[in-house]
Amino acid sequence: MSQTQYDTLVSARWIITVEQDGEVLENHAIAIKDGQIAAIIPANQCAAISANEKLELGNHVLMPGLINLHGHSAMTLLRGLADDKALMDWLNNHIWPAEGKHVQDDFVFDGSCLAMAEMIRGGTTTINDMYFYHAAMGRAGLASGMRTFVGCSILEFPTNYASNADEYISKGMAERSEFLGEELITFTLAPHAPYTVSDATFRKVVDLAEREDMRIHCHIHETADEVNNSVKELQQRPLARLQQLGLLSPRLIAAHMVHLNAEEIDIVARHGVAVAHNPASNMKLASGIAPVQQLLAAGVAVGIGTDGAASNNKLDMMAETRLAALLAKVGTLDPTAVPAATAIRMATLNGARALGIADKVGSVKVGKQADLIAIDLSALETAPAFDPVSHVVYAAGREQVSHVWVKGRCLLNARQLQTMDEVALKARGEDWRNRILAR
Ligand SMILES: CSC[C@H]1O[C@@H](n2cnc3c(O)ncnc32)[C@H](O)[C@@H]1O
Ligand SMILES: [Zn+2]
Repeated sequence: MSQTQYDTLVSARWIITVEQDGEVLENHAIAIKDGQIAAIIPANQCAAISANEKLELGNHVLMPGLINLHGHSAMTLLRGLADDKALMDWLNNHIWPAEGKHVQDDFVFDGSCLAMAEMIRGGTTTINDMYFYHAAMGRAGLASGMRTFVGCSILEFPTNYASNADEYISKGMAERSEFLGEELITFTLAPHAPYTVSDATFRKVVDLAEREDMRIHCHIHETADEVNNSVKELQQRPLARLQQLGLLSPRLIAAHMVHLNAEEIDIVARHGVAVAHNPASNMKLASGIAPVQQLLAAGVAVGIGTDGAASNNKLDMMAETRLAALLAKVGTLDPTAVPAATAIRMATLNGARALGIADKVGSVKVGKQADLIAIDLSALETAPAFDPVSHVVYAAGREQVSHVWVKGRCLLNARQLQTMDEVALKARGEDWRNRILAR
């Protein structure tokens, strides 16, 4: 019988599978063929295996790629423009005026490329985004090789991109049609928030999502003001309104969900809504602490996101995963809340569940696509290594991510970007800085 010829065989001291919480395989290799995890093999059997490329990584962890469940990639170009503000001051008085001056197709392409390079260097393989000029975002996704969920933004008010909700929808859907054959690019519908989208538009979004089988991505219950204003103006909390409008379903990825009572947590769980937790953005905008432990206990798929670089100001999923574990402990005064293995599951498999791709990615399992990362734990900062699960969450940093693969394609090799030109990206960022300062 002829022996299988694998494309890549990568061995490491540890594999965190995420198949079961905390499961670690020691001294194993992952064999990749045609973009898939074809086999998981004990390292002592690797000599007999045929592969086009054999990579022996030593003191590294191999694990599923990180899934950034909520972002606005192009906002890298607005990083640091307005810090230390509350959400509505930040949006109304700083970010929306800046977006009105600068956001066009080329802004979105350049900002998204910069974001994707940063995310790849930090071990992120999938981004669930929402912004404007979606074809530019899709092109950035293709250029980077990342698995990209492009959210078609929908608001009632005009921006450079569109003048009313119907136009946002029709332009977004037209841009989506350019990418229908691209396996790594998926469009979602992204009504911005309950305070910027009307009932009629939410109803259209629900119908369209069902007809086209699309995910819905929306900021919900981000601040106490959002909830209180809705009660004042509509005599209803936003989540109750969205429930009435038919928005609550497994299609929905609700970003933030900071201010929830016990009844709302139950409703979210019963409707199968997924939640994107954004610890750094919630802390920086002083939005609050999301009830992550309670949501997880209710069975909700809680993933982790960075939000945009203008409110974070990093796109660092390893830092975000650490913050998710730490903030849960502060929020509940319970040191056992969100242990390291749970935080890793949130950043990987839960994100995949939220996006409806857990059959394809999110854990190291034969038959899944090879969206994988390697983290080098041989640094002084991670010595000694008793438990790789603990180190990945609490001790290692994104600078220790050495390799990244999406569907078996290497996007980062020994910290070198393979699909993007780091020098050119920095130069484009600097061009934008000069343009923004000049306007
Ligand atoms: C329509 S999606 C893009 C839109 O959202 C704005 N935005 C970025 N971060 C947040 C946030 O945390 N809450 C609400 N809105 C946010 C962004 O600036 C774009 O205008
Ligand atoms: Zn956001």
